Amino acid sequence: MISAYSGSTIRAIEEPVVSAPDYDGYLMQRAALALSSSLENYLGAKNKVLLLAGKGNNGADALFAGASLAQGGTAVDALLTEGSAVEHALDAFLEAGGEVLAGLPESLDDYAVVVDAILGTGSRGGLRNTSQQVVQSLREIQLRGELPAVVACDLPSGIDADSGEVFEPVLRAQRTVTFIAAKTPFLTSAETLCGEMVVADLGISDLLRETTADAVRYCDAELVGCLPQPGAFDHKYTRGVLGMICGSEEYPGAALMSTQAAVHTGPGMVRFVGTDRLNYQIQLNTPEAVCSQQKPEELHVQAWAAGSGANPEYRQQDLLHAIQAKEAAVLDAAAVEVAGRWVAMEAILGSHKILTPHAGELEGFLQWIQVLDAQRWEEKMGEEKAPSRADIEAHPVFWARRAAVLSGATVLLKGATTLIASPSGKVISVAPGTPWLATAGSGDTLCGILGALLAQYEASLEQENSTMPASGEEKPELENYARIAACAVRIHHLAADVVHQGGLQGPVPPSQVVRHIPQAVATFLAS
Ligand SMILES: NC(=O)C1=CN([C@@H]2O[C@H](COP(=O)(O)OP(=O)(O)OC[C@H]3O[C@@H](n4cnc5c(N)ncnc54)[C@H](OP(=O)(O)O)[C@@H]3O)[C@@H](O)[C@H]2O)[C@@H](O)CC1
Ligand SMILES: [K+]
Repeated sequence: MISAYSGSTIRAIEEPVVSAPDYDGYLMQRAALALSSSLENYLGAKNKVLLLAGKGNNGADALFAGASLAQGGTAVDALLTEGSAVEHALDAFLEAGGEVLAGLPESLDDYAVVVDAILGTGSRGGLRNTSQQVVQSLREIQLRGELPAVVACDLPSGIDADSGEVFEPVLRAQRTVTFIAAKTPFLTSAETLCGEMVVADLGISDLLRETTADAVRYCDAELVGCLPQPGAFDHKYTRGVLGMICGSEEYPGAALMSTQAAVHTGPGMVRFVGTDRLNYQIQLNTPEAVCSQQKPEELHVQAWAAGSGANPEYRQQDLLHAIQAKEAAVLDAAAVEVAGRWVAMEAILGSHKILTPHAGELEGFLQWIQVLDAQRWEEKMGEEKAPSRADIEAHPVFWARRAAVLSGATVLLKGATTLIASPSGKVISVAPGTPWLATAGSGDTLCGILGALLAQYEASLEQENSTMPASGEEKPELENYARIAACAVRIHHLAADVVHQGGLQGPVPPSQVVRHIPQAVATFLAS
């Protein structure tokens, strides 16, 4: 498991250490050592390093690392992007034979690696002045593919260490050497700018023992335990029955994709509730699904998957059923909006209801609550205004967590990095899948996979312990629903990886991805 903490949390942990009367600067020396050892991996025929050093301690780390490399015979140049540097670090650098440049060199061909040490945990907002100009020029060179490898010191400069907000220009790093612990941006979509993460704990990460992480990431082996697997005496009703309220005559594709994804994820049965025409198409496409035109309340299911491609005008009542019923539910697309209005008027959803918005849909969801239930909003959010889509994208961990706490639901916020917040406040991050997955239909596929896992989980709870509280009452393990959502995202990504099995990247149309879900589930279960 990776645990990530905000830059402010790390600073608060460091503070008593560095302000102790007998502190001798050992943390920075350890940081510099970790950075210089990492840089050595890039040296070979080219034995020259360019440091971009800011005026704070982030720059000082790099100057000390540069001093150590220079002592070992590497040519090290430093550009002081703000025109100054921490004095004793600069002295050590110059004494070791490092050179300070007056401006960006004409050619970067001789450098093996560029070190981005302009800003670390002390940054506020985007780069300013000359630092911004330097990074802008280098970013243009990087976009042309002509920049040497970039190693970021602590985190790439221009990314907010608390939220992961990205203030362009930011140099894309091949590697980030980070100190004490992973910072929050490593578990948000900003991670795509950080490259490989190397954590140097500087010997004080124990101080974080009592501190709750801002977000965590599990490996598959840590997640797989929450998924039930069929036993010899199981039958279709004990394996989980999923009810689906997805698609519409305008968007039949959403129904076809989500239903096939659900069937391929292995529940006991998928009941699809649609119109005559939609049901006919489902039967042709996925004969395993059991179609019906009954009202959702007449059907016995363990979980619902609702909203993908559904028309909220015609299916309002059906969607409301999935939202209000005691059964667990994935609430996607149209169901997120209906859920927003319902939460604003009525009550708390419960962690067994999993909302799956992207940032724009979460904006709408939160606006309904702020407008219709101003009192609850004020109680939980104080002065905070309802966020725009851009605010949510800039502070995704914060807003996913707030939405879960406000609504009582589990919230799966889609993005390059998916974040899943439990109403307990815990946030799980799932590493990005292939960027080729960002196409229409991907959300429908995920909705089907997650619905099927939920139905299986609910059925297993019924089997395991018939004395357990009925669905809808307080669940024994609030956070299990967030873990199950994380499993669904992983299975989705693994299915796309099967399409890419030859090793080459290329399109992964959802109708191909759904076919590979059985193999992805098997791979996941074997982890
Ligand atoms: N504490 C420790 O002992 C340890 C710390 N360690 C290292 O120190 C780093 C934190 O160092 P730090 O606190 O000096 O902050 P840092 O990130 O270098 O930047 C602050 C400077 O930048 C400036 N500045 C701010 N925003 C800006 C902007 N947008 N654009 C331009 N400039 C901006 C700001 O100036 P000001 O705004 O105040 O004028 C200030 O001068 C941490 O990430 C890790 O690498 C490790 O060695 C382990 C031990
Ligand atoms: K940096």
